[in-house]
Amino acid sequence: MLNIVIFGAPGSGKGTQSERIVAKYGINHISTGDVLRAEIKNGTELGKTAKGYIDQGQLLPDELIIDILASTLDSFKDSKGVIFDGFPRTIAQAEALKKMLAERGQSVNVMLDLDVPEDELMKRLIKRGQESGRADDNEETIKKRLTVYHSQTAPLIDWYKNEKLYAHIKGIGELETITADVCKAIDAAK
Ligand SMILES: Nc1ncnc2c1ncn2[C@@H]1O[C@H](COP(=O)(O)OP(=O)(O)O)[C@@H](O)[C@H]1O
Ligand SMILES: [Mg+2]
Repeated sequence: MLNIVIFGAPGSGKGTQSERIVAKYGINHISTGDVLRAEIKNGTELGKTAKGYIDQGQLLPDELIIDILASTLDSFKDSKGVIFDGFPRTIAQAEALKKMLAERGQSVNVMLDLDVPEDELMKRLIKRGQESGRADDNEETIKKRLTVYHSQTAPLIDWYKNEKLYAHIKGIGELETITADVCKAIDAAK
């Protein structure tokens, strides 16, 4: 089993690198953001709840997102492993993930921290907002998301360092170089 946490601020390239990891290692991908956007698109109750938080640039309550994660995990059959993208985003979520995997006789192999300077994040997200029309990629909401990232999510860096699972990845430069660094860190953790 290969369980990877792909971590980083909004706009750090988690989704892009996840696609490449999935292609190379044949593991499943869970993007909590993608799951929530699908719920919104389908107009479900969960989607309605999620929209309220996402439009404000806030995180969903831990219990809610942990439940979603557990059921997605259970839906994978004969899985070779999972890349967790957009989860965990709080210490409570990291603790829940550890417990959830332990109950299945598994653990996280590595946490990849895609490190990107703030001005570059801003540029990428504004561009994504213009191109894809993602509702939370507007300047005001991006600023809120970055604040939430610093206060609630960035503490996970020390949490994973303490677990000896942390790998720093320079998240700017050529896409191919970043992917090569990502794969090197994964292969070292296998
Ligand atoms: N693990 C999570 N905990 C709480 N809220 C989440 C989580 N994952 C996604 N969300 C909600 O969905 C939004 C979009 O998530 P995502 O697409 O992962 O953003 P990005 O890729 O820009 O970091 C977040 O701003 C948040 O409101
Ligand atoms: Mg993403």
